Amino acid sequence: MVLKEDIQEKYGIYGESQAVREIIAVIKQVAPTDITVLITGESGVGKELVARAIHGESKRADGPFVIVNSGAIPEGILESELFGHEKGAFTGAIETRKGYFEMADGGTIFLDEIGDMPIATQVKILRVIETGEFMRVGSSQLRKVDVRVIAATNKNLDEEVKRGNFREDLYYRLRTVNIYIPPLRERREDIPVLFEKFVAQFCERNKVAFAGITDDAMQILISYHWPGNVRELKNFVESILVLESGKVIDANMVRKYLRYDFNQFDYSRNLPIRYGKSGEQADRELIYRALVDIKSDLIEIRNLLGNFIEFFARQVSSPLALPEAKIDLKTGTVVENFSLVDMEKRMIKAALERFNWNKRLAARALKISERTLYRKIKEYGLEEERQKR
Ligand SMILES: Nc1ncnc2c1ncn2[C@@H]1O[C@H](COP(=O)(O)OP(=O)(O)OP(=O)(O)O)[C@@H](O)[C@H]1O
Repeated sequence: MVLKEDIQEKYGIYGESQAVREIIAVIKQVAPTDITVLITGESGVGKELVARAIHGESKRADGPFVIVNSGAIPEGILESELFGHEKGAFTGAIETRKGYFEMADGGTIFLDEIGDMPIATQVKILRVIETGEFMRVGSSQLRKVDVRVIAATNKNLDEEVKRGNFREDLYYRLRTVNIYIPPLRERREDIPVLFEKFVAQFCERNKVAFAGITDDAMQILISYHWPGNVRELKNFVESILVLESGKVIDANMVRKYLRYDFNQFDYSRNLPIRYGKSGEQADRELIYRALVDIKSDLIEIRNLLGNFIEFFARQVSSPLALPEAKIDLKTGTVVENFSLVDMEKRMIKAALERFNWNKRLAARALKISERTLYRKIKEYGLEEERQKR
């Protein structure tokens, strides 16, 4: 029998919080069965890691573990990617191709971002979960696979069902077992543990020694809101160890590398955990930190404005200039739509046009993930706009 600690080490799922302990216990319980599991939680909390552990501890461990990033696959080819297609099924289908479900036969399929799946595809997913049956695109022959489904989402599927974006029957089928992974800011006791583990991993991999971290610096890490969760903490550790190599990590360095976002920082929920400090000292630090946050926020706003100004300057003579966006200089009111959302749409469009709709390059230029770019394209209907032109 595998002990909880062994599962944590084997799959690198670190943390000592009650939440992590409970998750490990559920992994142990559900892994040997073929039950469909829904893993929920914000981006970067470790959903894929948990899915891997469930597969690894199941009787399917020697079979394939196929990851499908539903949100990153354009809607038009999603079904052929999932279920495969027959030669000639559509323009460009020059040969018969197996889909992810067939590739996962005898193993597990991990449907990440299931909340982004179009309704029409959801029906087919439900059928394959219930009966193992599906059809390749362009074929009327029913095929069968033996696949365990693990799905994940960072959306609130309850809400999506209410809005009519997600099928209720699929939702109920998926959430037979629901593993919710709380954000890192709701299990702050995991932060020092994760920090140590990531430092140890990094030092071992790169054959370097770690010079240490001050208590103040650790206190900031514990109080920070970590919008990118464990992924952000891991990236933070790697960046700081590379760029401040050999130095003791202090509070100033930490502030420099953290991505503060004032809007998401709810102080009432982010009071510092007392880490061997008096109440008065902790309060003073909180006020001090709030001031530092305001300052870094101002710097961010200044940078953002700088980016917008630079962007407009470059666009004035291009077809993407903002002909309708006007500000009444006397009153300062915006006459036409000048919202941040509108700006974002324009910037994304500009980047796509600039790179001839190569999404990888556009995402890199925008410094966002390809998946986020796909989501934004969908959200703003840019693909449809492009086709209309
Ligand atoms: N408890 C943990 N212990 C160690 N590493 C972790 C833990 N949780 C997450 N990580 C690491 O953080 C990173 C993000 O994890 P993962 O990809 O599993 O998150 P996710 O919830 O699936 O994110 P997304 O929704 O963006 O796909 C990975 O490098 C993973 O190894």
